[in-house]
Amino acid sequence: MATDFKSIPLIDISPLIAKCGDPLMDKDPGVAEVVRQLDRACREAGFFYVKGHGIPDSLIREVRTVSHKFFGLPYEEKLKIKLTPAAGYRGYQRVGENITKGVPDMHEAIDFYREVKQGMYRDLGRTMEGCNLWPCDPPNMKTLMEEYIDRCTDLSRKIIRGIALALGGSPEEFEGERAGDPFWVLRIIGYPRVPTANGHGTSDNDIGCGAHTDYGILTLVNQDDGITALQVKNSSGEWISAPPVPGTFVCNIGDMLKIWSNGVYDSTLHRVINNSPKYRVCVAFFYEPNFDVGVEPLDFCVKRTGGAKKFERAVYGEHLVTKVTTNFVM
Ligand SMILES: N=C(N)NCCCC[C@H](N)C(=O)O
Ligand SMILES: O=C(O)CCC(=O)C(=O)O
Ligand SMILES: [Fe+2]
Repeated sequence: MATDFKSIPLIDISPLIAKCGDPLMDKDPGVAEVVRQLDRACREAGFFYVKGHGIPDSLIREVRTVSHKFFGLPYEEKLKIKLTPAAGYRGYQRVGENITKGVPDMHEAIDFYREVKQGMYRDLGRTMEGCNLWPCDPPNMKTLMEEYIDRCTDLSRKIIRGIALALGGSPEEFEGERAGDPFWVLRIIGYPRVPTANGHGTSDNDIGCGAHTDYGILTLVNQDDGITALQVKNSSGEWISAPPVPGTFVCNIGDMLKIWSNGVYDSTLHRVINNSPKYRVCVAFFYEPNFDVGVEPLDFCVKRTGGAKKFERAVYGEHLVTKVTTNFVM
């Protein structure tokens, strides 16, 4: 459970990035300090900013620029990569197509998933089978996003090694069978400006994305500069803003890490409201477990939380499929 936090902490993870491949990383004082900060942030908010992550700012910006270009195309053009169940729920969804807790969200988006080949996970993977739908325009989107996915995968793995230490495990805790072959999701999201009803406050259809938790292990959020729209719920029920901080990613914990950690870390509720006069782009990268892994509280986390398992075992792929098929009513 998150605490009564009032802001989201920022962590310089450069010592972790530098020492991540070192077998003695857990003995390094710089790494230890990052781990301490990660632990605190994950307990208190489930959200934190990272700087010193090593992904070039030019790439981070270019990814958003290309996304703006795509969303600026005529609707017919965007529909050429329309999301369908037959394409494994990959592709473009118009504003209002994604549903959160029964309410249509005021965003458009493109979903990309790690490829699932036919029969790869038998019945478990059927719903997600398919190849990503890349637009012809902008022509460099595929190359650029594939590079971005590689960099985000690598960065997420490094942060997760730090989080594994923060939980009191070994750096490899989330490798191998658990997340050594990580599934991933890239979600390019566009939030049209929402006219504020003359002082009537926020109504349901002003919500860019309704309150939800993320599904996997760790999310890396790359958001437009200059617009504050992402909000995170604290334990008093207040919505705390996560304004853009240039050069950083906003990171947050997903449902599978909540289970593994037996609730030591929680997947915190968050939502998006774009009240600004500008169209907002966010590119969210979701680092997820192995598709077919059964996730249950880790023994060392159960011990330190009093010995009782707080969560049932969940198969990640099943959790994802349940979410995806209820997000879209087709
Ligand atoms: N993979 C993630 N987290 N996708 C973000 C979508 C969150 C909203 C979705 N309708 C829901 O209710 O989950
Ligand atoms: O737009 C954002 O800042 C966050 C989006 C988000 O929470 C999500 O897609 O899961
Ligand atoms: Fe989210």
